Amino acid sequence: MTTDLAVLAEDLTKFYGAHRGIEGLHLEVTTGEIMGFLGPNGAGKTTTIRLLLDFLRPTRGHATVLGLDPRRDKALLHRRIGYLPGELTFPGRERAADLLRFFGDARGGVSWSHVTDLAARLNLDLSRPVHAMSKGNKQKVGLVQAFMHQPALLVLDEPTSGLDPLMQQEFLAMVREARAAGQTVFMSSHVLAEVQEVADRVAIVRDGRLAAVERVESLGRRAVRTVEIHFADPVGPQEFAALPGVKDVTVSGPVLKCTMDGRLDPLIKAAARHEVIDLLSTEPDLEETFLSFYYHAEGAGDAAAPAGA
Ligand SMILES: Nc1ncnc2c1ncn2[C@@H]1O[C@H](COP(=O)(O)OP(=O)(O)OP(=O)(O)O)[C@@H](O)[C@H]1O
Repeated sequence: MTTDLAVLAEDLTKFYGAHRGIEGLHLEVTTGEIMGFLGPNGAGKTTTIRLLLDFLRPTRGHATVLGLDPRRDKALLHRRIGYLPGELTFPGRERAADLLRFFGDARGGVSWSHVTDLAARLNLDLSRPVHAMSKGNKQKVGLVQAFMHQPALLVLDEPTSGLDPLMQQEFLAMVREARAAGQTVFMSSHVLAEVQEVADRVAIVRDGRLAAVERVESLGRRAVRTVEIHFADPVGPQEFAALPGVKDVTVSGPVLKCTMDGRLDPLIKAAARHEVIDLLSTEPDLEETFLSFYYHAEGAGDAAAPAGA
């Protein structure tokens, strides 16, 4: 057993009848890292998370979480994990404070001042009954219970769902602090931008299969951006289309649009041969970057190896 892995999935597979939830997943999450788990709706993120926690049993394959077998060591594992489910249900009529005390006791006791600190940061009123709370406030209760016992591993399914932008930033700060304290974070999302800010690596799943695993900073170096250049006079597409990294060139009179993969320098130098009125370059979009990586990578099926690690 390799102890520097918080999560190891080997050929992890779940079929719902004939319907594929996730298939052949090989994934390694290193202790102390923040890994984003990304993919569109229905890609298999929640299925994977539920397999890691033994809320579902695999059709095939195996997972090791914090060095434990999720099935055999379930109770012990659940005390060491902070889990935020994708769909929160709080059936009782308790106040948030009572519910959190209950969860805390179930995990062997928590520091109550830590709970109230977390609630204050998230602007959550613990004296209110949870069942009467808005979706966003219920999500905050879910986050407090996931973080409150400072677990070795946080498994968060769509953690920012329902949070306003200010609270999303507070949440991301909590995630960074967890990493600084040596905790590991595995968080799913279908929005790449929100994990881009904090994650060390991102794994992307599509249609029940792992498509790629990449370090976030190496995605940045492979930045894809869209560029629009307005010239004083009409230009032809041919002198730009062959430049390194330039793709999808369209020219409409004096306006050229293209996508750029990599450094802008060749495009700027070619454009400078003409009179340039304006140049617009959109921020690199991680989703486009990731998809570009995914579609152009050789051996995408072997993408589970932590690139650059
Ligand atoms: N209980 C179930 N019975 C049958 N099929 C299921 C069940 N749960 C999930 N699926 C299917 O498995 C696939 C993966 O679903 P899953 O919920 O894991 O995706 P997800 O990536 O978490 O999506 P979302 O972002 O929408 O939550 C989907 O095609 C889904 O329809």
